[in-house]
Amino acid sequence: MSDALQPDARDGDAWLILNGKSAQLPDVREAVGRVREEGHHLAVRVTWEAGDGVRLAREASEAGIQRIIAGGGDGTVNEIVGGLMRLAPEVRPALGILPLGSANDFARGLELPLEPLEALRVALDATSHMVDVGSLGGDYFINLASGGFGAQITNSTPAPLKRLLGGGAYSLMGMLKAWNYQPYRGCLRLPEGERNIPLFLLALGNGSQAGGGQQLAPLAKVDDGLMELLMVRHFTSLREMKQLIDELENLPESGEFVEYLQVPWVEFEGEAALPLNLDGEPCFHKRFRAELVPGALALAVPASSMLLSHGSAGS
Ligand SMILES: Nc1ncnc2c1ncn2[C@@H]1O[C@H](COP(=O)(O)OP(=O)(O)OP(=O)(O)O)[C@@H](O)[C@H]1O
Ligand SMILES: [Mg+2]
Repeated sequence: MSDALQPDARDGDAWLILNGKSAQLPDVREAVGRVREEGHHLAVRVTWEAGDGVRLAREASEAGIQRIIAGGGDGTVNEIVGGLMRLAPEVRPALGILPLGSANDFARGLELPLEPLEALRVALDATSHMVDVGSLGGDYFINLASGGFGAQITNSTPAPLKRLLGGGAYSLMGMLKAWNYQPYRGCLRLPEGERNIPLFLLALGNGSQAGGGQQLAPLAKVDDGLMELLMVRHFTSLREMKQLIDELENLPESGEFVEYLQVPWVEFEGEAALPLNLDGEPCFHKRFRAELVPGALALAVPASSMLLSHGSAGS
């Protein structure tokens, strides 16, 4: 380590990497002040634009910081996880989360407190657990990757469109017709075999929920080395769509439209680029392999979290 990168006495033990959008929130300022009064040496770094989270995660590691806290929404967490995954495991700081986004799907899935002071205390004090991180086409996700219909819908999608999508089968069917929606054709390879089905959507869950509280992978655990794979086959009539919606309630292992499996990896080869969404960040891939990096990251999370394998036992 060069002298210039030795931890600065003022820098303390942990860095809060805060999305600049939230830098002046009075609750956040107050929470940082309180935990410092309580004895934590917490330094704050603020992002200005995309890419800063990656750079700051690396700088934290170079400065010998053991724990960093991602202050922002799912996108900030995703970017910082990507930065951490690009570091060697032995110099990878642990991660805590201060949820400050509009959806905070990962934090909600983990049952983290959403109030800034409580969240910051957990992020600083909770014992870290080794959790899996998903990789897909050279990028990373810690919560959920989705593909196909809806994957380009993010938190910046106008609210009326999101309301329409949440408006039930009739409005969705009408909208799909109006848009001349076409299924996503391609081949999915899994450890147990291939599927050549026209896809409506695909979800890969390390965490359980996305899109502002939609439970796409309700059985997910972040530390079991497996991804939840939800495949939803293309449908062509209102009757079929109703069947599909019924199946989504129960998530059968092999329904007519829905298959819900747990897999360590999956590969996709499409006829055209598949719209994807990694922890809320949109991208496209015509072919990809998605897999988990088991136990890749130390995550500060209460031992009681339902996303931990032993969480339900209340350990
Ligand atoms: N100072 C900043 N102002 C605006 N955008 C920023 C700033 N710093 C980083 N960003 C961008 O914001 C992205 C992450 O946004 P994030 O997801 O945390 O917020 P959000 O979308 O409001 O939250 P959520 O997704 O939970 O609704 C980063 O990947 C980066 O591109
Ligand atoms: Mg976001």
